[in-house]
Amino acid sequence: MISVAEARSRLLDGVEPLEAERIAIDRANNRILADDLTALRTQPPLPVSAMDGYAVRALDIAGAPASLTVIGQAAAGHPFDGTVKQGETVRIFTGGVVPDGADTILIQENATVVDDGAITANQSETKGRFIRPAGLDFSEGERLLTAGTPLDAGALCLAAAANHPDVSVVRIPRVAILATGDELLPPGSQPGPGQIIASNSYGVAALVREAGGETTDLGIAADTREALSDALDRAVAARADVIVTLGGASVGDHDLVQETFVAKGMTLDFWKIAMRPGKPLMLGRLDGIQVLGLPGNPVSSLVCTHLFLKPLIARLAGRSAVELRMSALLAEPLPANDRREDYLRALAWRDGAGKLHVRAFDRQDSSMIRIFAEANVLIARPPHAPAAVTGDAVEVVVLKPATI
Ligand SMILES: Nc1nc2c(c(=O)[nH]1)N[C@H]1C(S)=C(S)[C@@H](COP(=O)(O)OP(=O)(O)OC[C@H]3O[C@@H](n4cnc5c(N)ncnc54)[C@H](O)[C@@H]3O)O[C@H]1N2
Ligand code: MOO
Repeated sequence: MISVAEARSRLLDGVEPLEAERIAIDRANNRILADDLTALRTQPPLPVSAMDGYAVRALDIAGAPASLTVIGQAAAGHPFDGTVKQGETVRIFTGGVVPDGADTILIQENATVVDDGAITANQSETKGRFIRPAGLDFSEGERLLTAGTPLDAGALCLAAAANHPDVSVVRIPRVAILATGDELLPPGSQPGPGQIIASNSYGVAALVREAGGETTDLGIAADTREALSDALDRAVAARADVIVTLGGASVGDHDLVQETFVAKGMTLDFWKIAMRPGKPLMLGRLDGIQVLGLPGNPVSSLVCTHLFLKPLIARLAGRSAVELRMSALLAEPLPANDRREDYLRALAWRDGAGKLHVRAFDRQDSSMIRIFAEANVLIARPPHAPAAVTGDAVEVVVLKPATI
């Protein structure tokens, strides 16, 4: 059995983001930029007013009160086509281009309209006040966003302002998920004796999507070579980047996944790791597709998804690591660990001083979905960790960041 660290590096080392594709920016929310994005224009393109008021020459109103003649107006999108000379002003609105000759904006609160063609400036103003110079935000040719940036609200707004109708983003990894086992039926079925409901696919798919992937549900394959072989063909036909199998990974007579896939050309990288839960984890490759065989026990499959599948999807999607680890103080002692790295379902909480405490659930059976659903962290126990007492610091993998 190899260590968790070795298994993770065999899975992740050398994995690069998938190729780029161009998509319209209105579909690009949460996607990852594949190439640096450069400004195609300057913003603002010319000096503009930041306020509603009057475009003036600062010198003209230095001895306010001062009378000025209004010679025209400049609204956003409608520049004034002329020059402001001594004693003149142009009515201007926020976003309007500052006319030639003017160097300052007098806000309308500080002016009195005398009649249609004249105002009184009631106070002086520093030269340049309320003018946004050309290029205040960015200039044509500047690099605005670097490859790898997630396209959030600010980034999308910036890309649009820089005049990009579409953007180059990393393709979303496609993950095909196959449940295996004669005992399994989809939710909503009437199970017969010994039958149970296939649940793992739903949790695994949710985590894949959280990590930036999209999923194809290949359904449930019976424990036969034919069914497994057919499912593998369908995964390949769906052009999956990653195939995830659930169950059939152990040593029982009905655990046929590995054997069937190898017979169809899969190269086995590893099978079995020193981890609890998750011992029978398998990694293989078939025509450039990563094949990850997760154990059937629901908690094992979800823990393996957190530790292996999510980081793989994040790499392929060009996203930075999604795993959050921190230190917490034990609220109850833990026994010494054996040679398998242990991931204990646990609840963590903060005390009044902000310190994080954690308590492992008493029952750690890897079939217990209900306890996994309640847990907000996993306590990571290294192989051969000695017994730990209350107050000892342990490392936790955060499952529900919003609860910590
Ligand atoms: N003799 C040994 N037996 C087992 C070993 C071992 O080393 N020697 N390892 C145990 C460990 S650890 C695990 S984990 C399990 C994993 O075995 P498989 O991956 O082959 O899983 P299955 O046998 O197919 O299923 C295990 C369990 O989980 C249920 N299951 C399977 N798929 C689903 C699903 N999609 N949704 C819900 N539940 C599922 C299945 O009914 C079984 O109860 O092997 C141990 N045995
Ligand atoms: O490794 Mo199994 O996943 O312990 O239950």
